[in-house]
Amino acid sequence: MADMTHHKFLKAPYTVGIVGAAFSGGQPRGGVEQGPARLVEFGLPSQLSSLGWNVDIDEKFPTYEHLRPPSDQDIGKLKNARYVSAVTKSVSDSVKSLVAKGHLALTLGGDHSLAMGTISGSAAVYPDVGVIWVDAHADINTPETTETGNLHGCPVSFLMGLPGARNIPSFEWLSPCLPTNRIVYIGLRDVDVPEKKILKDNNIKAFSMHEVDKYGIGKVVEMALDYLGRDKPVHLSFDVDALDPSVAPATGTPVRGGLTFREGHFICEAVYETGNLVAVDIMEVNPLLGDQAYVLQTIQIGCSLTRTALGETLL
Ligand SMILES: NC(=[NH2+])NCCC[C@H](N)C(=O)O
Ligand SMILES: [Mn+2]
Ligand SMILES: [Mn+2]
Repeated sequence: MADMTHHKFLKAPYTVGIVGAAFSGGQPRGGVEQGPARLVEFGLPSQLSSLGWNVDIDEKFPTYEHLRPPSDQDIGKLKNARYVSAVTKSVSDSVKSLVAKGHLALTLGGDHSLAMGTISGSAAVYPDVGVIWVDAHADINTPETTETGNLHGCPVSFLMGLPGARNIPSFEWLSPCLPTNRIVYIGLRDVDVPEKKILKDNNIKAFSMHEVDKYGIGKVVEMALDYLGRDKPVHLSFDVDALDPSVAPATGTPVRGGLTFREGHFICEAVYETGNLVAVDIMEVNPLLGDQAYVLQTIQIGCSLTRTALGETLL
């Protein structure tokens, strides 16, 4: 059983609300929309109940098909912008209402464009929420800097309202809600050139794999949590491609040189221990990429990262 009594921002009976975000419109590869169903089939909800959580889940996941616009012409370079906007708005409302009730909002992706919804949802309740963004990528391209036009590479700039990522047509609902000093990255190793400039110009805190190697994961997570403040609510946004592809292969944009199995889980353990968690995202599990064994391995890791972030311990 997880120790629940230390939660500072959740209300008893401790409840995790699962948002199954079956959505792939932020990037081109099909399959990532099947991530949530596969994590649930694998037994995630009952695993979380065993940890002592009251689990609130709508078993029939919204497919979001009803939100797909009849046509979705590129807006500048951006692909599927109207669809991404409609879905992330819906996710934002779901996360906001869970967090407002004192529930932990667990969003299962789906691609990482969904973080526009999850983080705007938690920030609507807690404007000082600190985000721990675990990823190989910075996902901070703007509509001007993106090379791919894939919105899963852009959520952070939209959340921050960076120049070039404000007042984007069809994203009128999303107002800037994430100050540049309320996020810390861990695991970066594939950052586009314009993204590097954005990180530098805005003084954004980032621990790349270089810092993980240099200081060790224990020190990196300690520095990250100190930076965000030990008394502030925390939103953990975990892209499974932060892990090395040998650990989590079934994902759309794998990059070698990533976090080990233990490093990934250590982050989750340390974040749980703060007692400050309000929301967790597990993103970019794509069950259609790679052979069966690779897919199963990735789904298992999606589940174990989630359990760990929700209080499973080794002892
Ligand atoms: N959530 C992800 N896996 N993002 C990958 C982004 C890759 C690249 N930087 C892009 O803008 O398209
Ligand atoms: Mn990534
Ligand atoms: Mn990502």
